Order: sequence, then structure tokens, then C-alpha cells
Amino acid sequence: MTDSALPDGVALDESGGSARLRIATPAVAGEISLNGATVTSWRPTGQSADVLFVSPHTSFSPGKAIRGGIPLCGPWFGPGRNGDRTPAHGFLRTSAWRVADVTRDEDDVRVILRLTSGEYAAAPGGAAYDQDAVFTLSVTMGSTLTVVLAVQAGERALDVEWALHTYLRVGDVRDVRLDGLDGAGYVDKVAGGVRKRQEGPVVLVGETDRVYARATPVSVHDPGLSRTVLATGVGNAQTVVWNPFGDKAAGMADLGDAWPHFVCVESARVLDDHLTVAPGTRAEIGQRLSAE
Ligand SMILES: O=P(O)(O)OC[C@H]1O[C@H](O)[C@H](O)[C@@H](O)[C@@H]1O
Repeated sequence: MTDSALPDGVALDESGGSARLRIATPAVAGEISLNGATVTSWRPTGQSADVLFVSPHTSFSPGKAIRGGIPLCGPWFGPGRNGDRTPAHGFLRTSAWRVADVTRDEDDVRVILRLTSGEYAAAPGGAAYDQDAVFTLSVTMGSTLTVVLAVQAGERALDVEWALHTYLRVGDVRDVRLDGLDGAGYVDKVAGGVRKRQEGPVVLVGETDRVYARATPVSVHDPGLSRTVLATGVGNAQTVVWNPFGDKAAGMADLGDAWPHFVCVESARVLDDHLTVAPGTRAEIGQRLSAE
């Protein structure tokens, strides 16, 4: 798709070796990288800071996962259920996606990106996956943001574990409170996979990596940026909450000292809640964000 086919307020920027769509309407400013189909910026009018966090140390190079925004994890999560898959979190976040359609409805912009088997076969880990799958990402950006990842299975059933790995920008992760998970069971990955139960709101006091078995909306109260962000899952079964904190972040070249400024609240179907997509059928997972 060329610039001339794009609606007013949307531009394709291919400078610096990585392609991205820039969006600017009276309702919103935002950006979507075609590298991994990663939404890297969403700032509804009236918000003084971006709702999404992107590490100042990240690379935007094609083939590298972006540390921030909304990376797509799948079709496996981490090293997969058996712990033997590479690269971590699958090939969706490192593949080069194609723009299939961009439309504008008043001040909202809708972008459809696509990734087919011939395309993801070029990414590490892609060639070994079922060859018929077609992945689609739909992003509707305006005063709210809705991101929906879908897969259409071909002639064979697909095994899918996936997540929208949303990095929400916060003033300081140690000061935020997450509501909506009280009473939910979770797998504590920091404690080696022990199952626990949440009591009260989630407050992060150290490295946190939890897969909550709950899909209700989660609100992130952030005194630092004086706002509350509501994250509502679409077709998910779980919510992942993650921040590595300082010691672990020190070993992550693309994050380092920027770790206090985000919390990941992820819409997920992973581990026991992975899904099998029957031949010829479609499945989707998504997340809707609003900020006030
Ligand atoms: O460093 P990455 O491959 O991007 O993964 C970052 C994190 O993603 C998820 O939140 C997982 O639950 C974590 O275990 C993982 O550390």
C-alpha cells in the first residue's frame, strides 16, 4: 500500500530502515511498526504522556523484537509449554508484516496488518510452524485503542499460545496499584511456577511475572502520571503481569535503567489455556485500552 492510498492523517514512514505507520487525527497521535506489527505509540488527545512505554534502549531493527509498545507473542509463549521452543515468544513479534488496509472513520483510524506463511517462514522459528496459517492484526486507534490478533487455520489444526504483551507507561511501577485481580489464582513464574491466589490489589514490590487465570478488566492506577488506564481483554482467558525490576533489567541491554517506567498487563491464552484452532476456522485474542 502506498502513501497515496492512505487516508488523511496516516503516513507510511520508511526512514531509518524500519517501516511504520504514523497516525495523527484530532482524537489521537500514534504509531504502528510493521516490524512485528507492534503498536509503539498511542496518545489520545488530552493525555500529556503516551499510554504506551517504549524503552529508550530498544532497537527498531527489522527481525528484532521491540522492547515496548504492544509486541505480539505467539504462536507460543516464552519457550513454549515444553520449554524447548525458540525464539522466545514465537515469530510474530519479529516478522515483517504487510499493510492490508487502512481506513478512517471520523477521527478513528483502523489498520489491518497481515502475515502469511510464506512471509513468516523467513523469520527465525517460522519455517517449522504449520504452513497454512494466516495471521491478521486489527488496530483501531482513536480515543480508545483496540488491538485484535487473529489466526485463520488452513488444512491442519493449529496449536496456539499467544498474548498481547502490552507495556503501559507509568510514573514508577513501585507506586501503581492494579485492581481487578483480587481473588484470582495465578502461576508465579518468579517462584518457579508455584500456584498462588491474589489477595487485594496487585502492588509490585520486586520482580513480578505472574499468569493470572482471570480475564476481567484490569485498572492500573498511577499516581505518578495522575491517571488510570483500563485494560480489557478480548477473547483472552488470562492476564499476565510483568516487570523484571532492577537486578534482572540490568542484564537486559534493551531495557536497563528504564525498568521503573512501565508495567506489562497482557491479554493472554497460554500454558493450560492454550488453544487448538480447528482446520479452516479462525480464532482471535485482543485488548482494549482506555485512559482517564
Ligand atoms: O524478554 P522477553 O522475551 O520479551 O520476555 C519478557 C517477559 O514476557 C512475559 O511477560 C513472560 O511472562 C516473562 O517470563 C518474560 O520475561
